Amino acid sequence: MLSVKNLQQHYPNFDLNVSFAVPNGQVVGLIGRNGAGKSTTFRAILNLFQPDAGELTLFDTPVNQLTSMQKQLIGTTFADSFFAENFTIQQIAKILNASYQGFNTDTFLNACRTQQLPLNQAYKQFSTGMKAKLKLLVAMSHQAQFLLLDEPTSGLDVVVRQSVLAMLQDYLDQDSGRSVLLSSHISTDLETLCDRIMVLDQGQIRMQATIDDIQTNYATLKLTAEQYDRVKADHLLAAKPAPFGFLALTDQRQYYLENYPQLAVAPATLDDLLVVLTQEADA
Ligand SMILES: Nc1ncnc2c1ncn2[C@@H]1O[C@H](COP(=O)(O)OP(=O)(O)OP(=O)(O)O)[C@@H](O)[C@H]1O
Repeated sequence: MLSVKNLQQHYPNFDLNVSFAVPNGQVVGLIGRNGAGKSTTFRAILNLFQPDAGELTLFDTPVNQLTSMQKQLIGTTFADSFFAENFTIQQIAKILNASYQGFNTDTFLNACRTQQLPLNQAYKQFSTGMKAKLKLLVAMSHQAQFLLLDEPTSGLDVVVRQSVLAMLQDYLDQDSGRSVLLSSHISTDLETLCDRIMVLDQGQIRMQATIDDIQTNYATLKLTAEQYDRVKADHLLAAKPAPFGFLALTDQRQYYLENYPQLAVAPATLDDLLVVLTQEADA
């Protein structure tokens, strides 16, 4: 579906250099701290600027050569400014109907009603949760095969978040060929939704793995300085100083359980991955 090879963008204090793919039918989650390069990556995929280097293809076509038919198959929640602030859902539906062949007004308005979104109220009067729901409903309103979702659950309370995630899961369940690339700071969202996770840090992908692999094989190790010296040459991916010595990450949990039964080895969460794999420099 999407292939990103050697995407590079250089800013005065920032260098992006990433390669990854989103296969057909897969949901890939991008996690990273503020300033990691998520938006720059997304903007390049949407061909919103010309990167310094890189081969980016979507639907087997370079992203700067997508036909208008292919562009119709992309749904996105990207972009801070959405529709004009005074627009109502009824007005937005008219625009979508004129813009997208795959759009169905009745289905869209019904989905908005189901989510209890007011059809005749100006968008600017919507709460954060209402805006997030509407953005996602719009992204899913025209039978897109590829969804690019930038922080779709950012700023939402837990109930709205679950409702937004359920909407997305329904959409994916309707067609097994649909693919998603999404970014999030909220690791539980990614655990429930994603097939694969990438950790982006300071413009580099520090790791990528399937959720299954992470849940089965990844682990954190709480090590004293002396223990760290003893095991650091083995299968550690990274380690960070911690009050007790070092917090280390491995993708060989079983190895440590079998060979070092005295060590504190625990399954790694996505938050652990972020903590251990990202650099200290604050954004
Ligand atoms: N047009 C630009 N000119 C100079 N620097 C830029 C430009 N756009 C982005 N940057 C820098 O590139 C880095 C990555 O920014 P980007 O917006 O991609 O990060 P992000 O991961 O999306 O962050 P956030 O989660 O905070 O939105 C930042 O250091 C940012 O200051």
